[in-house]
Amino acid sequence: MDGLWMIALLLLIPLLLWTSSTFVFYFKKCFYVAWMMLLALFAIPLCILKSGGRDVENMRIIRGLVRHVKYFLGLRFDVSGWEHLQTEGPYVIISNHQSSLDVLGLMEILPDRCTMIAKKELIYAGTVGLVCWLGGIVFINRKKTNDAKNVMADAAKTMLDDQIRLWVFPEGTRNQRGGLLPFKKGAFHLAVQAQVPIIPIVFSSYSNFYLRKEKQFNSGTIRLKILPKIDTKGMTSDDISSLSDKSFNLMRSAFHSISDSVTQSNGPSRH
Ligand SMILES: CCCCCCCCCCCCCC(=O)SCCNC(=O)CCNC(=O)[C@H](O)C(C)(C)COP(=O)(O)OP(=O)(O)OC[C@H]1O[C@@H](n2cnc3c(N)ncnc32)[C@H](O)[C@@H]1OP(=O)(O)O
Ligand SMILES: CCCCCCCC/C=C\CCCCCCCC(=O)OC[C@@H](O)COP(=O)(O)O
Repeated sequence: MDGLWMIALLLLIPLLLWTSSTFVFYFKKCFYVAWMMLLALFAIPLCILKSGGRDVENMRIIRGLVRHVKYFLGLRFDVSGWEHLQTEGPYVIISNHQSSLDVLGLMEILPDRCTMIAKKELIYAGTVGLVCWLGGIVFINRKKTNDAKNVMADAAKTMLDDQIRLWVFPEGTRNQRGGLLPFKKGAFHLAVQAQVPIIPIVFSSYSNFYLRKEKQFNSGTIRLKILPKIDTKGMTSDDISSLSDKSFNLMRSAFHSISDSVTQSNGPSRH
């Protein structure tokens, strides 16, 4: 009889753990980091074999390797506005930034020859940091505004010389408090300096499946809305504020409209 109780208990513990949403939260988070680290370990030799070092073309390999990760985490992406990405030549993509999970949506729609602007601390993230470097990510020091501006001015030249597209998170940091944080100006200076269009992309709110404070990480659908490009031809540094305000307003209203529809289709949102 004792043995039977023991077996029942041994079966019950994993079941209890599995059904505990806190356990699922930590499990999915740890899995995500560990799996991305492992994928990056695979990506490193592939990138080096393909291009011999740091090259935006490596993003094709990274994109291909990351695309299945959503299935493990129970996430779906519902993308609209694909036609707006059919723009020739270089452009700047701007999007809102809620979590490191954004990388999954980014890789879902990443155009060819597109890399990112990221904080310099990311380069120290082990194998992931090395892969970011190999993928041509431009690292900026957010604490030294002048250095960051110089790096971004160089990036504007490289974009044109090497026909590269850049993805910038204009909020400058992650934000899960709903809505969008006020935009920093770097992305807009970049687009105006290079005289290339801006393509805004909005991720719907994660708050209906991912709640950091409440330790919940359920399955869910993320809507990605690609908005029409905004031309910057003929603009100068005097136009930066209005360009930033216009982009912010367009993205904020898109965020609210796609987040409301996600909330309705996935059940009530818990804020
Ligand atoms: C297998 C494994 C796969 C792994 C894959 C991994 C994928 C990884 C994905 C990675 C995802 C990683 C995601 C991440 O890491 S997100 C974090 C990093 N990204 C950013 O921070 C980008 C956005 N930041 C900015 O744009 C900021 O503006 C910077 C940092 C540049 C300055 O910050 P600051 O706090 O100072 O902000 P401010 O905007 O109020 O500017 C102040 C003044 O400077 C003027 N100014 C600004 N910029 C320029 C310029 N360029 N030329 C000339 N002037 C410029 C501006 O007009 C203003 O002047 P005024 O107008 O008031 O007179
Ligand atoms: C040996 C070092 C171990 C370091 C562990 C870090 C592991 C990260 C590993 C896997 C996650 C995969 C995706 C990584 C991309 C993360 C991009 C990101 O979201 O960076 C945060 C930055 O946008 C804003 O940062 P802050 O909100 O200002 O802070």
